[in-house]
Amino acid sequence: MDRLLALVRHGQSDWNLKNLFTGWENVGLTEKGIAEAHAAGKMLKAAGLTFDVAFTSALTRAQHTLDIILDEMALTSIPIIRDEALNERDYGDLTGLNKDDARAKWGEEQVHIWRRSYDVSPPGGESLKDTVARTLPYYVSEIQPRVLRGERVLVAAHGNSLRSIVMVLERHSRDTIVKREIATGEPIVYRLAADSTVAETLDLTA
Ligand SMILES: O=C(O)[C@@H](CO)OP(=O)(O)O
Repeated sequence: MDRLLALVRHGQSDWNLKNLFTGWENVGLTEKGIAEAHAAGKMLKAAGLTFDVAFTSALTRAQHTLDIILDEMALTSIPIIRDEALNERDYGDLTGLNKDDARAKWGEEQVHIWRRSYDVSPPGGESLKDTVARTLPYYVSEIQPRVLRGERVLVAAHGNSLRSIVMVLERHSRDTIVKREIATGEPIVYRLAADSTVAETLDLTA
């Protein structure tokens, strides 16, 4: 049985390009982000992969990325399940602020802590731990069971919501997960074992 799970972060967004804290702000993809989504679809298809169901967040940048990938793979007829549990971490009061301006105002170290610590929340927002608390239960209850019974699943989501899933699959600690960056538009593909652990991480460049 093929227990296939692919994760992909949305392509570059308008606010990624402007270096703004984005979180739950529903911004669109840039031309580069659209091109990244097309490239991801081509790469997944060229690797001979296919999917039976797809999941994404309630935010346009992830939904649009998924639509482009599925179009490239001629999979526009598979079910798509959208849920805010897969949304990006909420950056609260920092949403819309320029990250360099934030560094100038509060210092490099404080901004790094807000962006990449495990359990320190940005003001009015979610820590990575808070994001894990909503994303991981959703993965375990809605996504993992499908993979374990042989449905090939594609998830298009966000850097910090995907970290919540990658943290478990790649067996990260709270210290190592904050160093795990997830690039825009680059698929991560796992074959799971029957016990839901990772049996293999596929190299799509092979
Ligand atoms: O601003 C955001 O929402 C996120 C993802 O773009 O940024 P960061 O990688 O800094 O958490």
